[in-house]
Amino acid sequence: MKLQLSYPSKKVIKADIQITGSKSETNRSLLLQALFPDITIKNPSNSDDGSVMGKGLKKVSGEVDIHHAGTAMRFLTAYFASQEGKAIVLTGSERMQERPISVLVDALNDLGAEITYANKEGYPPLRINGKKLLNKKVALPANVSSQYISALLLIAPSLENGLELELIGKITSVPYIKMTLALLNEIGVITSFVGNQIKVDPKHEVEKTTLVVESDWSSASYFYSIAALSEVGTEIKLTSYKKDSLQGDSVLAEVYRDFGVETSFMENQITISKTAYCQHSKVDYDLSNAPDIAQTISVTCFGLGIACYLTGLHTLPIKETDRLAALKTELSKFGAKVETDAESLSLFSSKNIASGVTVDTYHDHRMAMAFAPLALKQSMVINDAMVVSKSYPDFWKDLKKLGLEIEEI
Ligand SMILES: O=C(O)C1=C[C@@H](OP(=O)(O)O)[C@@H](O)[C@H](O)C1
Ligand SMILES: C=C(OP(=O)(O)O)C(=O)O
Repeated sequence: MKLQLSYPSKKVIKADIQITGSKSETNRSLLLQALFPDITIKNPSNSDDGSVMGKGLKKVSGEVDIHHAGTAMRFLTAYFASQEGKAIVLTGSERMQERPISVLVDALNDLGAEITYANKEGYPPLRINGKKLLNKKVALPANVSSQYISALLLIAPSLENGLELELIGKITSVPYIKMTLALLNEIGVITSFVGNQIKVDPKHEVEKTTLVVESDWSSASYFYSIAALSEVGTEIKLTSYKKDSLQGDSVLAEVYRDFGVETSFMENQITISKTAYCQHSKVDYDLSNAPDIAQTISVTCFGLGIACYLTGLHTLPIKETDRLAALKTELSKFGAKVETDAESLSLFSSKNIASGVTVDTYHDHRMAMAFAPLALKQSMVINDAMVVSKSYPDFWKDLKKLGLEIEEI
């Protein structure tokens, strides 16, 4: 589906938006619930990724297809590997079959698992024969994706001897690892994370616990971008958020202050307000702890006409698409000058935003959502717009509430 976006009214925005739970927290909680049925989950994500995870966990044999969901692919690999008697072929979309998984497969096989590649060495689909994993210690590279580490940690309490991980190299996306440990702690599992060593104690029963999922901060990023590109006076209220978030993307509140956007926390709601026009001509951020907001921030900077230098982007080439390449191509269509290398993006300042652009989305929800706020400055078309359902199915409906005109063409 192609959508034409425009913003004819140019008014100050006032809106109230309810976003569902973080997909990262949801997919972790679902796996923990499968291991420990006394867990109840509140405010789960309504995303496609959450739904494939929930469905996948119920299978005991045959094929499980997780489509584009990275967390589901990695978390279910660990789950099925540790489930004695379950025989599964775990597969995903064409793109998922290009996203590497050998770091996780090697670690699990070292722990005693029986996983083989059904097709191409190092990539899904995987043949998994569930077994009791008795080994306790494993070392694995930590600079490719934190999801491999979270996958191992999530099954750790259910292993007879617990788990001791040694992380090799620079640890990437650290807040996601801490989120996993915090959820384990919430259900009473004892963990420690010191230097490059993580330990998780075994736990064979969990008392009745309700995990309340905070709403998704990565989804909130698009409203931060809209606020930044709007007039002073804009106020967007988002529910349900909290100050002491487990999500690393909550750093948005700090980052967007640079663009004149303030955040206030009241009970379970945040208000994001455009209080001043951006005074910077260039910003730089290391996003190795928050890779999913790189697209949002680069488009915001382009819309504001300011330069940015983003580093820590080494994981972007193996996400839903090669996000560094996709950003460069799509921003350039609007007239931006962008340079990228293996781990950074430089955007040069430019005041003109080309009209009549059609944004390609490359099966990447964040390409569609990150570019949409630019409609406040210039009308555009978004190709394959329903790609947003991977993390935020209600995105276009919510955007209409802000006064954007969205038409199917
Ligand atoms: O653990 C998670 O829930 C996630 C970890 C991050 O991946 P990497 O660790 O591969 O950067 C992030 O990009 C992804 O959207 C969700
Ligand atoms: C990278 C993402 O997801 P995943 O790796 O779980 O597919 C994302 O949602 O931006």
